[in-house]
Amino acid sequence: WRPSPSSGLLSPCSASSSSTTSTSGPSARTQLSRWTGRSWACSQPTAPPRLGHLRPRRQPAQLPPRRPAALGNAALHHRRSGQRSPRLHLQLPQLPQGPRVRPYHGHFRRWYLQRRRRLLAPSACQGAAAYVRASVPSLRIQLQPPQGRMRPAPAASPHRRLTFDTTTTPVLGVDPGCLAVGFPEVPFVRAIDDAMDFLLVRNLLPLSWWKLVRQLGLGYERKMAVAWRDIDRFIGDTIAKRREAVKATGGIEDSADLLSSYIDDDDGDAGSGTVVDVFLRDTTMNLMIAGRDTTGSALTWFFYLLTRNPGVVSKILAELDTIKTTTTTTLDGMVTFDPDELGRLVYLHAALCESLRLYPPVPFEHKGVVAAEALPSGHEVRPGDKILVSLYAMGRMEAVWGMDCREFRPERWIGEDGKPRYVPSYKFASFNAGPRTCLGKDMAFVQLKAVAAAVVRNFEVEAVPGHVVQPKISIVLHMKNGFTARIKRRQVMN
Ligand code: HEM
Repeated sequence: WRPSPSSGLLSPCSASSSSTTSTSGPSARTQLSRWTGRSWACSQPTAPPRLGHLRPRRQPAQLPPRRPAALGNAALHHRRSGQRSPRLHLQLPQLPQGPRVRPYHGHFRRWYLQRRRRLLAPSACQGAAAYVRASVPSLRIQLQPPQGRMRPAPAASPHRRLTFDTTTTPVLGVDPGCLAVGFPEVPFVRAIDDAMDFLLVRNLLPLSWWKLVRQLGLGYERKMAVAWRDIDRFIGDTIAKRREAVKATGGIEDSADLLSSYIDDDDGDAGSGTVVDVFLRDTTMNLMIAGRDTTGSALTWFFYLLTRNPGVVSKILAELDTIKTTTTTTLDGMVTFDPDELGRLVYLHAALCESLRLYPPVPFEHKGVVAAEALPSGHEVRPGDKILVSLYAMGRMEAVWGMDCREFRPERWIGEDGKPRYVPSYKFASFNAGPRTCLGKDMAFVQLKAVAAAVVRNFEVEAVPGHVVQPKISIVLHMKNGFTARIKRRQVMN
């Protein structure tokens, strides 16, 4: 399927008609209907899409795609009368709004503090960048084949492991060691993976059904309880250790992990009771879930796109060559870059944005309506309605991105003056827009650039012919069959 040039609606096209640079993958509409079940809203302009037996019982709210600002309407509206749907609260009980922290009266204030404080501080990004830089030699051990031969490797796996380590370290101050030689199974990671899978199962079942199964403690709900117990234990122990450390040193340094900084804030006003610990647990879990898979997914799709667009790789290498003076070469020849210098690279930034546009790690936004209201776009919504905005679809619409919307073309992000082109967040919505914008966007870009630059400069990545790459039905846009690639050390003439 591809968006029709005249209407912006999706129409069928043969897979073989795609050009070498255009992207593959199912249509936005097909993917949306698979993901959303009965209740949905879409960003198509006129007639509701044909969803067959999944057709909703009543007309859903629709957002006209020709005006990306419509997303802004929904996002701002969300501040007044919408929120994450109650069902989503139950599915994602670790989020700060969830029932697990509801008894804590001050949590909204703390949520506000969380937004403003350390996550946005440059020290948080620097901590993440330093960790990524230090991890590059581990990537070599995992990716480099013996005797320089190319070997197939499930590229998504190193990305997810790397981003788990690079998220856990700045958030909890603990290196879980996922990238250690041999890719060991880490129980805490296993528990989070299980919990995320079970959350998706809940999403697919009727509300009453999974609540009953939870009450009876059967099947996956029993496993879910075990997963949460393991997660709680690990984070509880970490909180206790950090609390001791903060007490012993009488304060924290600028470069401290986020958990220590929250403890430092809390001890100043709220003490260290159980409720505060619950808040700390839920807040740090929120950050781990929000940061890990999104960045891992972004990297996997980015390298997949690079394998299909060698011209882009050459341009990234040429740009990396311009910062030779601040690069470091390790004893075994691995080149790493200064994160500050990487932050200045326009083409690398553009290539990452382009990849995030085509493959947004969070493929759809889900809002619940709590009060009847007319959206600024004229659409009336009622309590209980759900608004789903497909970010995946928005990134592939001619009406929004032009005729070449399915092409991977980083140049669209660069102005004629060679500087980054301004693109409003209501158009490029991969990090959401409005009051619930991603808090980790800067940190994500620092991590993405550090990994992308290190891998592109040190390795050649080639897709294994015949391996089918498809998005997987999930809360995060993973690859259904993973991404199997051949990897070898890059020989660069100096
Ligand atoms: C490429 C990487 C990332 C992408 C595409 C991304 C995308 C998003 C999106 C779409 C949302 C809105 C979710 C919703 O409200 O339904 C969000 C929220 C959030 N993200 Fe990210 N994210 C990324 C990385 C990170 C990282 C590294 C962190 C921090 C470690 C982070 C922290 C958060 C937090 C705390 C929220 C909740 C904000 C709020 O509700 O106030 N994200 N992100």
